[in-house]
Amino acid sequence: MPRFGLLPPSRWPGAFTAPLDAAARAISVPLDPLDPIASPPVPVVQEDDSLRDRLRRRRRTEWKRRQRGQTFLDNLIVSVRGGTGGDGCVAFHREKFKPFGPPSGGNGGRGGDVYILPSPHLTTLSAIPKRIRGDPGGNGMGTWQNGRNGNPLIIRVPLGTIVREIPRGDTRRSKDEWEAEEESLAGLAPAERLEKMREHRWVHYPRFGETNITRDSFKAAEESLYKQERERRYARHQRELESSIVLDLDKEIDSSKSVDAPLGARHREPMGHLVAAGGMGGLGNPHYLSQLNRAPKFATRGQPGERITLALELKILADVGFVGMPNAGKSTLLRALTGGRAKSEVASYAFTTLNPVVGIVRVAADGSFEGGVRAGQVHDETLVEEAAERARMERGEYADALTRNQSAEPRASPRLDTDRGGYHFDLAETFRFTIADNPGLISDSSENVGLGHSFLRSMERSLALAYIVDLSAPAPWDELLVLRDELEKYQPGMSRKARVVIANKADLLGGDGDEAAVADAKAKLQRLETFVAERMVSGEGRRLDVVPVSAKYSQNLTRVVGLMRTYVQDARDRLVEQPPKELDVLQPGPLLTDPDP
Ligand SMILES: Nc1nc2c(ncn2[C@@H]2O[C@H](COP(=O)(O)OP(=O)(O)OP(=O)(O)O)[C@@H](O)[C@H]2O)c(=O)[nH]1
Ligand SMILES: [Mg+2]
Repeated sequence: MPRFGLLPPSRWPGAFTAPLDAAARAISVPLDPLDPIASPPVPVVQEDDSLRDRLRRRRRTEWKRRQRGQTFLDNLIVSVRGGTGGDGCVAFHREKFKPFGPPSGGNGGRGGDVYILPSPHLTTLSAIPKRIRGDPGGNGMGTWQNGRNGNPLIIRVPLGTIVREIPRGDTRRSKDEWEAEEESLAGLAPAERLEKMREHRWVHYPRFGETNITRDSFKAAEESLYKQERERRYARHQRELESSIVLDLDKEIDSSKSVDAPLGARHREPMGHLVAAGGMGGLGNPHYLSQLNRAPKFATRGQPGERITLALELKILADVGFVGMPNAGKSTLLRALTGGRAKSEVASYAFTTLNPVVGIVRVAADGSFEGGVRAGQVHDETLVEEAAERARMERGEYADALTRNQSAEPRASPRLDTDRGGYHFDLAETFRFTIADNPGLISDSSENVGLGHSFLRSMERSLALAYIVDLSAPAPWDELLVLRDELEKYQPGMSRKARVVIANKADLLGGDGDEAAVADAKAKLQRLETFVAERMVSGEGRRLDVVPVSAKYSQNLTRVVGLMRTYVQDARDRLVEQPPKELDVLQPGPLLTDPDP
């Protein structure tokens, strides 16, 4: 048997054809997903399905880690070009008995403009390509036929996206039209340079290229073209200096109002904000007809569209962010607090959650919340829940169930029914906030161990953070120090946002309820509380709250919701009193899309 042990798993023979079977059979040492840089195990033949699963998961985690946060896609740099204008046409009218018809070349069509439109139906920037090119205009044709205009292109981005134009001098900015031309001409002799520049700008009648350029009328036309170009370039610089594009797209554009449309055109959907205009079409040869030149044999080419580079940043709008080690139960807690509405995968291995997931907590006036209205709900691992659901379906439990419409009472019903979640909770809801479940944070995440710490970027703007620790672990207090240090390494001062320590899996303590075990559990919780009081201080010298809960069995969650509600309310009130300066909100942070920060 060949020895694969020295190669990384991805390079084992057949890694892409039958990777899992072969590799899983070859492994006997269980892989530790917590240790992503562990060396590949020594192959020994063994059959085990769960190993195959572990291997698959490990690959997924590894892949995610290698992206260095780039696939969270809350940051993206796109280079945008408006469509190029169509070329003008050189043609002469032909008709029987008219040997020298007038010039009849049509103008080129305008290049398509590029717009940006916030859409509530999107949640990530992942569908947005990095290079966006507007639709080019059509070329003009004989018999005065103008080219068609390019269609407008709409870039749809999720609500909550901030769009910033990257200024000149920044290395991430791509070149504008003139800089690009300058680059393509670099190193050429002056005569060659002039020739190329003319090639980019003029269309000549066949075989008249050389005679045209010696004519005065062409020289005058060329001079005026360059003058217009200089003016356009100056206007662009001015625009960039005076009103660089900064859009905070957190509101949907009202589509009920009619928008400016050409006279006679039908009402159109709003297209959003114009970011890059298409280039003007070239002029056909009739444009150059004059007393001195009755048969102009040249036309202009279409102008290139505007080229700009935009930095898109998606603010994940979560009020409370969860920070915890892998397997602490963050995802389970998110599901419990949202009544299972937020689907975040739960499993007993590390790094189950690869992307931040946001859920909504809805609270009633009496403090009850949507997730807590059904007593005795258990939030188990995703696979277990799916299997149970399948079994219920196979038993036919849903066969005679009423549909939602059949069972729902009319919306106008004044009955306050807080004992059911979902639709019934609408009437009871008085307050809501959002929470975000994050991937696990481990020691040295800042060194790109585990999944790195770049996902914390989306937590920068959250109003409060909650530490989630596993109370059944031997020393939950050690986790807290690691978490706090990693937060500080990401951004000094970030740990001051933390307001609460949620000690999860409390159900595992206390054994069978015998007195000694219960006393032990109490002592452990007491020790955690003392530790937090002594070592962990939040912003403004506040003490962190400590709440023992069981996310799986939905215990003590009302208290968690109550506390979170006060943090969110506090922070929102403070925001109203002293709104953040515009610049603070829009200040560009370190961009994660940098390949090697
Ligand atoms: N007994 C008990 N088990 C829990 C509780 N909460 C979570 N678990 C279990 O702990 C394991 C991990 O839960 P997850 O919610 O996936 O943990 P996580 O913090 O999201 O983990 P990552 O996504 O990997 O960072 C699962 O097997 C859960 O069933 C709890 O309150 N009690
Ligand atoms: Mg998780």
